[in-house]
Amino acid sequence: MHDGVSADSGQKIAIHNLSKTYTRGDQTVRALSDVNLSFSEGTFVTLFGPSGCGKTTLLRILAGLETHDSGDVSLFGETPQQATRAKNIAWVPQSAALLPWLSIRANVKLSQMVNRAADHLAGVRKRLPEDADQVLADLGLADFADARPAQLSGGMRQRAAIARGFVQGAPLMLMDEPFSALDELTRDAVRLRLLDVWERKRKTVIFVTHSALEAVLLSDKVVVMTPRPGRVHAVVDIDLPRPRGRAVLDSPEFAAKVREVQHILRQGWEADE
Ligand SMILES: Nc1ncnc2c1ncn2[C@@H]1O[C@H](COP(=O)(O)OP(=O)(O)OP(=O)(O)O)[C@@H](O)[C@H]1O
Repeated sequence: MHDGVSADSGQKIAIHNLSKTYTRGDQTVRALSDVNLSFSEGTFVTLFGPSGCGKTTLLRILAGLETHDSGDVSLFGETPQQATRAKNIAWVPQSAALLPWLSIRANVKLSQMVNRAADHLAGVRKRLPEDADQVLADLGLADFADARPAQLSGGMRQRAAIARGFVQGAPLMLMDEPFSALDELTRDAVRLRLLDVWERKRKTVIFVTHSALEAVLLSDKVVVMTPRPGRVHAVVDIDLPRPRGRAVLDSPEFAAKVREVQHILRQGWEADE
C-alpha cells in the first residue's frame, strides 16, 4: 500500500491536486479534495469506495464530462477535453446504451467507424485495427452478432457494450459501474469475460465499483476512496498473478487481498469519525 503519487508524463495518467466542489443553491458539496494519482499505460485501475466518495465525479472529469475547480489532469499528455476530441477515450456506461435498430455487430463497429472518420479528418495516424467479430467472440457473443439488442439478455447487452469499448481503439477505457444492473451470477460471468479480454489486450482501464471482490479480481491497482470530502485514502497494489481465471476466486490469497482492501476502507472511515 502507498499513497497516491503525483507525476506528469506523456506516458501516464497523471492527476495532480485535483479538487471539485458542486454548488446547489446556497449549499456546496466538496466532491473531491486534493486527489493525486499516477498510473502507467496498460494498468487496470479501480476506483473503489462507498456511495458519495466522488468515484463518478472523478471518472466524469477524466472523460471531459465535468469541469474541476483546481489541479491538473494529464491523460498520456492530453487534457481530458483534448483526449475526448481526439477520440482517445472509450466510455462504458452503467447501462449498455445500444442503438435498438442496429445489430450487435453494427453497434459495436459504429464507434470504431466514427473514430476512424475523426482520425481521417484530423489527419492523425490510424489507430490499431480491432476485429469486431473477434472481440464479440472473445466475449461469448459470436452467435449474436446479427441479433438486435432487444433479443439479448441484460448480461449479453453489457458484454456488447464492453466489446464496443474495446473495438473503438481508444487507449483509455473508462467504465462506470458497468455491471451494477446485473444479477450476481451474470455479474460473475461478465467479470470473468472482461478479465479474459483485458488480459489479452492490456488497455489502460479506469473502472468504478462498490465491490471489493470485483476490484481485487480485475485490478492492478485499487484506489480506495472515502467521502466527505471525497478523497484518496490509499492505493493498493493487487499483485495476484495473471491470468486470473475463475480459480483465483477460491484462492486464499484472493480472499486475503479482498479482506485487506475492505480493512483499508474501514480504516479510512474510522479516521473520519
Ligand atoms: N451534479 C451534482 N450536483 C451537486 N452535487 C453532486 C452532483 N454530482 C455529485 N454530487 C455530490 O458529490 C458527491 C460525490 O458524488 P459522486 O456521484 O461522484 O460519488 P460516487 O462515489 O460516485 O457515489 P455513487 O457510488 O453513489 O455513485 C456526493 O456528495 C454527491 O451528492
